[in-house]
Amino acid sequence: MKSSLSTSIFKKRQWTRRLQNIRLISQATEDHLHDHYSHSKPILTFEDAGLRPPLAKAIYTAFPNVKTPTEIQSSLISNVLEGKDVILQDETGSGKSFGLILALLNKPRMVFTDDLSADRASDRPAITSLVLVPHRDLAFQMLHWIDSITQASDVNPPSLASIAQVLVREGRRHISEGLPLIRNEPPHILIATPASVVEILEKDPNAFHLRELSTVVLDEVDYMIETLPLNHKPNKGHSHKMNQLRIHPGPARILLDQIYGDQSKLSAESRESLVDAPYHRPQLILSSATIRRQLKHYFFSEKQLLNRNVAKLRRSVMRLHGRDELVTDELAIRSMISHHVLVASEGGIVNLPSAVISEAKQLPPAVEFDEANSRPMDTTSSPPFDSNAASRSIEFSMTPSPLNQDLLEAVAAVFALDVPSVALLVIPPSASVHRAVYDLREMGVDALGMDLLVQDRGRSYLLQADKAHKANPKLLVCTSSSIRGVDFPSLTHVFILGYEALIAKDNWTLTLDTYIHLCGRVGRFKKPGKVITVVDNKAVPWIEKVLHTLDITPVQLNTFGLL
Ligand SMILES: Nc1ncnc2c1ncn2[C@@H]1O[C@H](COP(=O)(O)OP(=O)(O)OP(=O)(O)O)[C@@H](O)[C@H]1O
Repeated sequence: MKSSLSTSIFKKRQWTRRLQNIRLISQATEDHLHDHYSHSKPILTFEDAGLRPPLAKAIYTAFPNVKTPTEIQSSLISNVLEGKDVILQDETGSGKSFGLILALLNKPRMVFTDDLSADRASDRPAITSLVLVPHRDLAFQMLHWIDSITQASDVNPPSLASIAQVLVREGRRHISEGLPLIRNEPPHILIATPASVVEILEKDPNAFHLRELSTVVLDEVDYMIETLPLNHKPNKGHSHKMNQLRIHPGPARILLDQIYGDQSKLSAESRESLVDAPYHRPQLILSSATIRRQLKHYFFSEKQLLNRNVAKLRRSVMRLHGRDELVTDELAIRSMISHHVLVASEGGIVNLPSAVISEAKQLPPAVEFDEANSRPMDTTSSPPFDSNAASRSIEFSMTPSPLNQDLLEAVAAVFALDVPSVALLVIPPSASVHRAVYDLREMGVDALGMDLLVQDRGRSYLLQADKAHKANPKLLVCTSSSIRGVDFPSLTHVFILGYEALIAKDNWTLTLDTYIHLCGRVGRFKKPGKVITVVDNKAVPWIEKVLHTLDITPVQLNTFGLL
């Protein structure tokens, strides 16, 4: 790679040395790649989109269902490999995160040296891409995808740790436990929650160098960067929330400020003086199904982190506000998902009065655990051992449950009659997953707290099993804060427990987005699914307003004579 350096690259090195006392070696590969896929050939395969053939081959082997990239994945991959900033917005389950990971795997590895005259022995691989995600389960899901692709690579696959590592808060374990590995063997891709990166860098600013990053991805960006609606009529509540955001900007904002500096503070002159500098600011990629105007305002105007050269990739987008264009009306949330609301009380369970009668959607057949997928993952940390389970059970057996038992019983009844393989139950963020699992097990439901590091609590469902057999149905319990972006291909049902599971930070738009994302765990990649919200009588007007605002018609659930 070194021998192919062009004169311009050499100049860049000189600049680099002067400005940063480090030498960027792998830029040559990026320039070569740019030539490779700036051709006008129609993009039909991952190779056409710019992926190296060995990587594409490993993808086909690891994911037999993945044969060609979707149109948006093709342009995503080309734009990422061209080094462009990207805003990616497409509906839930359309393959955004998956496409992103493929593009990042293909990026050339950043290699630096602190001594320009030294030979290659002093080359130091650096973290090329930092992928920020809102919670640990999404981080481990991405790691799992990368692990599967790595294992499917030809002879002598590289170690997973050299390709990707995860930095997250790990229950009772401290996040710094993973640091020595990151320091000694920096991964090509670091997947992390913003809070864990901020915490680590506060403790040790040299843990890794943000300035050496080539790419920064914020997946589920709107969840990590809270914004308030624009043109909001000023009132006390709104001003209070604005102040709160100023005082507590949140770890993602803090981290972006650290990585990019506050570009809006640069004067035009100081910008001019930077024009010739070879230091590239890291390419910035934002992705979500729900990117609202106020978030774009934050990146374009308030922080000036993006400008008009950004590649805006949009496809199926819900109308989130008046001026937003609906790019297509074939949204999975309306065409592939049926929405049900059950009102549960001591007197029984009834459908929402406004629900219409409709043909049940044909659900895919049940699947069993994917044995091939049960190989332990080589992660930087092992799953937390839950030694408190027994004592918790004793405690729960002696205390009344704070959870509404009528709602839980409705979930248990529908689960028993309608779920073929695996379903998800989303409980309010303030509720205890352990307690919900305990209560449901007392009702005879095979409920488990979702944890993507544990085989039967989520990991088995990360890849689609090939065989279609009826398995012992499982109900995975989680809160809305740990479900964004999670992908279980065999999932058919999402249960939402009470309207409290939807309310997000007392922010109506966030609440609507929460419903969109919870629903989006099914109806993925053209597979049908059901979303069943179970509420008490008081919450009926409220859930009707949510569905009405999203232009969703609730459908009666009456296939099994329960109601
Ligand atoms: N080109 C493809 N062909 C077939 N399946 C694909 C393709 N790309 C992705 N998938 C599958 O689609 C599923 C959804 O992918 P992914 O989680 O990336 O969607 P997403 O758009 O990021 O969803 P969300 O908005 O909920 O985060 C995954 O199971 C993935 O394996």
